[in-house]
Amino acid sequence: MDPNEFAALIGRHKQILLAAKAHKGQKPSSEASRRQLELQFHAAVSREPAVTKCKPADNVAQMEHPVMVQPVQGHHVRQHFISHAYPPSTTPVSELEAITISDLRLETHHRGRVLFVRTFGHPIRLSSVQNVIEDEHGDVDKLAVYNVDPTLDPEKLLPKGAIFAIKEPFYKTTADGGVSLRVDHPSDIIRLQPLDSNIPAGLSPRFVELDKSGADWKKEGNAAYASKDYIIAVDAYSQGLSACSADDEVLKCDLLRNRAMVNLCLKRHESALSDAKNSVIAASVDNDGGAMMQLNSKAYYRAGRAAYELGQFEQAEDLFSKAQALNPDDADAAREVKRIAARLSEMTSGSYDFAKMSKAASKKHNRLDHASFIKQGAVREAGKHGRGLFATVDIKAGELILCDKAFSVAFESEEGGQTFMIINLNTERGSMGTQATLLFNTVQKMLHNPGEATRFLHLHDGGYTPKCSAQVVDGIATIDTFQAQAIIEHNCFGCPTVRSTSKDAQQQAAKDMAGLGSSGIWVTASYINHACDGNARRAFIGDMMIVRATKDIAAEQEILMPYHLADADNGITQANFQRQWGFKCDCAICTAEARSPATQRKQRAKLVEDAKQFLKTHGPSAKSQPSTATITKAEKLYAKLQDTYDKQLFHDTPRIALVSLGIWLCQVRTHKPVPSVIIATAMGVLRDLGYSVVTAGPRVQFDRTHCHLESAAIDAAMYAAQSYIAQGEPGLGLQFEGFAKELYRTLYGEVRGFEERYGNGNGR
Ligand SMILES: C[S@@+](CC[C@H](N)C(=O)[O-])C[C@H]1O[C@@H](n2cnc3c(N)ncnc32)[C@H](O)[C@@H]1O
Repeated sequence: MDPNEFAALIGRHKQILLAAKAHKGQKPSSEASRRQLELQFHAAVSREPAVTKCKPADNVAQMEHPVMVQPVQGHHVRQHFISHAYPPSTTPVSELEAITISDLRLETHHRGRVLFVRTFGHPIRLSSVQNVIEDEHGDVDKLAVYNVDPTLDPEKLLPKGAIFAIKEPFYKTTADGGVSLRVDHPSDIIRLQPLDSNIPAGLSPRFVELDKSGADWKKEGNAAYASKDYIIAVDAYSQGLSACSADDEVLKCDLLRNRAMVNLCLKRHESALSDAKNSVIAASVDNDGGAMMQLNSKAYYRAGRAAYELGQFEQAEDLFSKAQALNPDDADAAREVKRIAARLSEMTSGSYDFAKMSKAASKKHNRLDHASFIKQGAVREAGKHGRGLFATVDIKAGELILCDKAFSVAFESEEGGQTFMIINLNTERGSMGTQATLLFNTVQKMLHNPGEATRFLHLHDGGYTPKCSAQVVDGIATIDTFQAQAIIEHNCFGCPTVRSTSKDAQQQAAKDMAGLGSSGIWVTASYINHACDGNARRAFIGDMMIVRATKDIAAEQEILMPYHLADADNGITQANFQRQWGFKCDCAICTAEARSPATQRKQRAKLVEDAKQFLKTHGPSAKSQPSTATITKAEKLYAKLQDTYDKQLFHDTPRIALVSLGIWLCQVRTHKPVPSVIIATAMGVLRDLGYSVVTAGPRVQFDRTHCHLESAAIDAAMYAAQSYIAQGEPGLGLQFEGFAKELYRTLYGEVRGFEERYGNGNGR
């Protein structure tokens, strides 16, 4: 988005907030009756049915100002507006003092208070899930819950007739002049069971079956599970557990085992693990040997599944082995034991079949079943970089440093993965793409997996305060969604929907820059700091990030990778880093750029612009072959740009601005090929990328110490390879080809696609 447009948008939202603030502490000027509110709500529903696909309509803004829809580059983009941060409630419902709707004051966080309400409409999903609510006195209002699972049916979240406790409620004026309760932290809203003693008399359901037994609840839970009403099933099993007496040991184990299954379905893996482990029937309780062994095998199996999903493969192996020992005929457990062996091997030795992984990944299947490998790195203090990832052993160029499974990911091809424009008033930053969905997915994962949340919450958040520790209160982890957003802003990676390839690299880079692609969080890789000339590069297959060394890395050296590729104009590069991550890069390239005399830098910036214009007209999309005059023009431009680089300062440092023109010259020179000329041009490109290539007799030596790896290096090596072969020096040609292949594997994770792009050698 144009920076001016963005600034105007921020300005408009600030105005809206300022206007709303004027009402702070006041009561709403008019109170809608239940009937009026219902009519208003249904009118909004009919204007904006609960669709997940965006539509270009301004009327969406009626209910909630944070959402507007506008087309950007052919995509329909929803705006997700993040207002001023406030922390989630960390007090249990039972310790908060009740408040009613008529006591609420506008623009106020009612700290220390709790509002009990019942929903009376059918919920809708805009960028929040909304419903109409009433309190114990029959007063009514609107409720909007943000940052919830985008794929969750609103009927499951805010169903009609359910009772909720809204902790420390925030009452807001909306952009259309209305009012609404706004819940930004999903842990601030707790659904209460009909028998909950906190429910005020006026809201208590009229008919509550008081004498339901644990067995009745189990039956109810099983029925809900069968109809995939997982949240209801979890609640029923929990009620059943409360209804059990001390000697209902076997029934308690049944309820826990069943709840473990439902928690697995809900991806509440930590709860599933503890439920399943607690559901193992002790030998002292029941000695009906055969049946008990079957049930316990099931319990261990479910615990194993949960441990597997949490990436705790050693524990999962132990649990599956126990399941198998109790029930040797259990084919599922036997299969899992085998599958675990593959995960353990990946985890400990980094042995992945990347070609197989890449063949398996597709738009529909991009969450892959693999373990993370992180053996060769450790997180340590890294001076002014903050914390960083360091090599603990020597790593050779091209070697795998890590292969990391995504903590959370939002693929643009998935349901709910639509494009959002996030406007964050706290940081005055904006982003476009799947980041809002990534936030919802990440928050969802953490609410019920507090141990996992801790891993995420340790990531760099740009100094956000106060920090939240995901403590479990009222059965849910308290997650500060503003902090989660701050962490995502500093750690999220754009990624392709299926895998990195040379073919989609440019398209992906453009999407990354426009922020329109898929995105994710990879926790270990998040500790890697940036350097334009770093010693590592990342690639993706599905939701696995593969990081390989681009240079030899000595033990104890910091692992660094470019967050974005350096722009030919260093001023643009630095401005991007400052804006997005708040630092100034001081790698060798940026240091040499900064030390260049101002006149040289100015001249280079101007020539870079000329080169960009030239390539726009004559680049790969040009319709005709360039004329001799055009080639001469490019040669002159290249020479002028070369002159802007001080020979001493850039002695062995990459000269980024020359690379695109150099590759263009290689390409056009293949039209009337003179191998020696192409070789010299390709060598020039490799030199401009910081590679030192020495050919001595039949051997070539490639020194990568100062290199900056980008796809142009592979192209240049292949131009050289083909030209050496053409001039009758196949030995040299093969060495350049081998080098190109290695660079390809480092840049794109594996070699699949190399031959597709460069041929298989037979045609050369
Ligand atoms: C993804 S985090 C990297 C890990 C981070 N250093 C930490 O302590 O967790 C990105 C943040 O690291 C810091 N950073 C990364 N590269 C840097 C560099 N070259 N110079 C200074 N700070 C850097 C910036 O604060 C940036 O916002």
